[in-house]
Amino acid sequence: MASFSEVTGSGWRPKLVLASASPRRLALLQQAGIEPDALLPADVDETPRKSENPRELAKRLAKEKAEVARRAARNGDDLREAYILSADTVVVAGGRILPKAEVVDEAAACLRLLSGRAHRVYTAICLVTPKDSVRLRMVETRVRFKRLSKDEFERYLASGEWRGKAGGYAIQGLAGTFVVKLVGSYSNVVGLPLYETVALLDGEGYPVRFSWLNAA
Ligand SMILES: Cc1cn([C@H]2C[C@H](O)[C@@H](COP(=O)(O)OP(=O)(O)OP(=O)(O)O)O2)c(=O)[nH]c1=O
Repeated sequence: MASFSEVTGSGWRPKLVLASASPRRLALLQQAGIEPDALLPADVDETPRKSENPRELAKRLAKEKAEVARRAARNGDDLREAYILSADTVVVAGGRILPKAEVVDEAAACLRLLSGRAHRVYTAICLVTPKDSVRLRMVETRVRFKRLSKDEFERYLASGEWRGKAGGYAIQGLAGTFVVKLVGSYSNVVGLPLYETVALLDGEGYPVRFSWLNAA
């Protein structure tokens, strides 16, 4: 690991891998002024285990994604000492873990459970440090949707915005108009809680603020 003066003096900084295929996660990280050096998406089986609760599921999957990316990164020379960041988002409504909607029937079932009530969104973030310490954080946001009219329901399904999204909606799109109340982190719902991600990176020695300076 480089010293503080090496980081400031030469412009050198440790590398960062985002273990994700989600364009939203990349955009959120960039919004925080942080540009990952590599994207290493990790394809893991996201099926919940029997009697696994949503928090445990999100944490396990974030950790598995980071571990897959860590193995790939440590194999080459370039990313051997990189930080690895991953996340997993789980939506829970009516005591049920909602699927990541891939087909319209799944999205319709999700919307029925979300309409007119509150639900919870959990995102776990996992950071593997250059010394291979594994750090996990869990963030919870509560969201209340309006009661959806038949028209809203059908138009939303026709929009296709639900595809590949946990809980069958994307708050950053049309479904933003369904939100009556949100308690907690908005970016957490989109897939990467900004405050907690920056705090975690910062706390583990990743030079978050130097990314801003370098970008200027
Ligand atoms: C609830 C919600 C989820 N989502 C997205 C965030 C995540 O991309 C996705 C949840 O699925 P995840 O399995 O957490 O992530 P992913 O498979 O899309 O990407 P990765 O490669 O990082 O594993 O749903 C939104 O974009 N908006 C929302 O409002």
